[in-house]
Amino acid sequence: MDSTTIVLALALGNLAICAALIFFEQPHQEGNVSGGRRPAALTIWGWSRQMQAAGWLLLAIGGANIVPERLALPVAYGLVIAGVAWEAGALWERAGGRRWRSIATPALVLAVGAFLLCYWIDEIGLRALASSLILAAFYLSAAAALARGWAQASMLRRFLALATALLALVVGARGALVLLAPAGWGWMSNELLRQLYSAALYLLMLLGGFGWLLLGKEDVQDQLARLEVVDPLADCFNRRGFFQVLAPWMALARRPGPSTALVLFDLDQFKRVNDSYGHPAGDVVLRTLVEVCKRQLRDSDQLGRLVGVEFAILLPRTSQEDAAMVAERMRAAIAATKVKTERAMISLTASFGVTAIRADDSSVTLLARADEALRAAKEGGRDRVALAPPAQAIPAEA
Ligand SMILES: Nc1nc2c(ncn2[C@@H]2O[C@H](COP(=O)(O)OP(=O)(O)OP(=O)(O)O)[C@@H](O)[C@H]2O)c(=O)[nH]1
Repeated sequence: MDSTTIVLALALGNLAICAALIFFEQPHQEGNVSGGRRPAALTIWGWSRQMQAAGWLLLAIGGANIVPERLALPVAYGLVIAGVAWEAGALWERAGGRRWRSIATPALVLAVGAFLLCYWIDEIGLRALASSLILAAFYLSAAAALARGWAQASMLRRFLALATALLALVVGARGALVLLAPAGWGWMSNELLRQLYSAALYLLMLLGGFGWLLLGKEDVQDQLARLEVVDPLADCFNRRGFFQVLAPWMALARRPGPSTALVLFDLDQFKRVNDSYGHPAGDVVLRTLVEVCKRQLRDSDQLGRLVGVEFAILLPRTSQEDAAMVAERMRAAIAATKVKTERAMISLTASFGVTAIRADDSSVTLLARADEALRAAKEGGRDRVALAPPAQAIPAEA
């Protein structure tokens, strides 16, 4: 393949991948389950690919002498470098690294400046050195973004990070060899090097495009898995998630050691809030009061929404008496909170039932006992904490 065909393939390939990806991700943006992170990254990524496509297209046009090459080449390389820099930026955005914006712009200005200087000094050797080293540096930065959080990363992300880093090294090696061995190195002729460089860039283009597609799919799957165990309104475990968390603590309760407590609580007369101010206002109140409760808990405590406005809290290594103190703190915090909604300031109370897991408990008996305590708190006048009765001592056999 001659060089014009290669750069044309790079240009059209970038455009095709960009278009495919925008269409693939569009429905996900509309029903966005990813908390708004992906669309911003996708926009940056889309622009980066279009910049690269424009750069490669301009290089092909310059190569075919449609536009004077001396004019086309610096602009084209500027676009390709900017495109690759923003592609790395899009990956940092996706990985949650917010600081990349303050680094990318000066790095890009420096890189384009350095390239133009090298091009001005030497149109062939130094230009090839500068372009390959700069592109390799930005691709390595993309690989670093993919490798962020390596220990928790999926196999797919690890593979993409390693492959991107490897190909970036091949791109960079071309620059190093142009400098160190301008006439080639043994059987490694300059032409072979150039072809390897083009192949690496081509693979990077494909890897980036399909990698983005697969990462998008992985993101959606992660979000769906999360939604199976998380309540999106209260931002805590849902019933299924809470029971999953509870299971190992039930098993642990059969062994000697510190006890684990369970607190059930229910917002009092919540129906009135919905009836008087509407469901959306009810949602605001619910979310705010759950936040108030979370502030009273330790990181190791687990909160779950069981049904409606009834919640459960698992307090590891906590006695029933200590859990009652925590519940009392939450009760007081809820009662002292006034929630501002569009139509009114709303205050509410909550009732609490407290118990500790016993060695012979199943999740059914545990929840039934805590629920009984909660009902006692409601029947006692609401806005209070009630403890489950102590376990009956088993009479010793005669
Ligand atoms: N806004 C809103 N309301 C909800 C949500 N989930 C449940 N509810 C409402 O919360 C109310 C719960 O009512 P109940 O627990 O039966 O009774 P209550 O009015 O809270 O009274 P007591 O529990 O006896 O103090 C119902 O009207 C539900 O429709 C929600 O996610 N958002």
